[in-house]
Amino acid sequence: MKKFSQFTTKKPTGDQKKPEDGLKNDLILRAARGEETERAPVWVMRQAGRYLPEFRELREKHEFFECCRTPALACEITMQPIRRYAGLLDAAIIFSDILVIPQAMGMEVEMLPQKGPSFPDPLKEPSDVERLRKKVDVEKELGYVFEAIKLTRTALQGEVPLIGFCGAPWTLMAYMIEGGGSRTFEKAKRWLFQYREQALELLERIADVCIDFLVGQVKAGAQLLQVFDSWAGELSPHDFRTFALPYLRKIASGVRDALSRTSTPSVPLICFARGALGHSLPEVAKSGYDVVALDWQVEPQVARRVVELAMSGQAGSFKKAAGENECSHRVALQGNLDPTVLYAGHDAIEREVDRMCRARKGGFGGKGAWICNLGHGITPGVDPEAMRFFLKCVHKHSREVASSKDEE
Ligand SMILES: Cc1c2[nH]c(c1CCC(=O)O)Cc1[nH]c(c(CCC(=O)O)c1C)Cc1[nH]c(c(CCC(=O)O)c1C)Cc1[nH]c(c(C)c1CCC(=O)O)C2
Repeated sequence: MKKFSQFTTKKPTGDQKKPEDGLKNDLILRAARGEETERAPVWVMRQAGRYLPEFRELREKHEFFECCRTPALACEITMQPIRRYAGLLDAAIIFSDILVIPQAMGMEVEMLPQKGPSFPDPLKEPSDVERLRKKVDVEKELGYVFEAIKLTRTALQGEVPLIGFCGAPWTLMAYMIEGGGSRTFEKAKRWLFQYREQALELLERIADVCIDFLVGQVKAGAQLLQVFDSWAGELSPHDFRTFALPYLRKIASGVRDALSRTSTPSVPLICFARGALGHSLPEVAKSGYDVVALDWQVEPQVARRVVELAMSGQAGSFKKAAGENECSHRVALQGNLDPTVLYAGHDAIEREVDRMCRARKGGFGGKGAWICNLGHGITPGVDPEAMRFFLKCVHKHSREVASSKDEE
């Protein structure tokens, strides 16, 4: 089996450099490729968000999607946690939102204070899909994200890699039909059961936009990519494998193919299928991503074994089925502390981080291939100093575990 094929098959051309070039800290790239690291790299979903006073201050002056669409603002917000936690975060994630794809497809979305995203005119019946743009030109509709990525790469000066992202087709379709968040997802799920063919067609169309958008982000300078399937856990195992997983797979192979066709070096891909890993971790591990992100409802050591078992002896057939340019190294894990631990004070944070680090306590252990994160986004009420303490604990305890020989 060829090692790390997606990083070595194509030579960089033009001004496109290898992702490692000029980077002062490539810990997350090494962990994402399944390598052992001297400590776990760490970043946090929503690390630029409402828990930061500097973010709230900026939001008083600028509407949410104005922040997304103004590259200088998106860059500034992305940099806020990097500056505040200098030396403690191992990656930046571009400030944006998963709902920029429905907007690019022609839908209106607003961010309501206290309520979250809202679509004034959601899709009600399959005929409403006619309203969506047939062919989405991502340069035209989402070029502002690419600009923000370019600006941010300059601002970062190679301190840490920059993560790009998008929402997964099922999660985006759910928002487009529900018109916002939902407790039961009855409108979106009705489509799956009543209009199966049209639902599959819509998912396909969204996946095509995701691929173009992610490829554009890499070309603009994103050094890793994460796909957020935040509502994966709302589906039964069968429906997850019918309506979510095939599109997660399509995105991974579509992005790798498109990058290799244009001789652009590939980047590690992270899949976050929240709530679906209890039933489908082996399938997600085999779906073509370099990293599987765990929510806090999966025990890291169990996940390690399940993923290793799923990949053992399967690599050949998996590679053959999925094409040449696949993830062919040890699949890495990301996660997965319960975000509410950050409310519980220093003793609890340190104890829970230590537990997450230690294999014998069910945690990730010291053998690398682990990117530390929370199991979901950091919540608005967290004290920024609790976040700092969390990051310090991850550095300390994961380093301790990585250097101790008798841990596992
Ligand atoms: C489901 C989802 C959305 N957006 C996103 C997801 C997937 C991740 C997840 O499951 O949480 C992804 C997202 N949203 C945001 C980012 C930026 C990068 C980061 O720091 O992680 C990312 C990666 C900024 C944001 N997106 C949003 C905010 C806060 C909104 C505000 O400033 O008013 C931020 C910083 C708004 C948003 N956007 C969305 C919701 C449900 C909300 C409201 C809830 C909330 O506020 O947390 C849709």
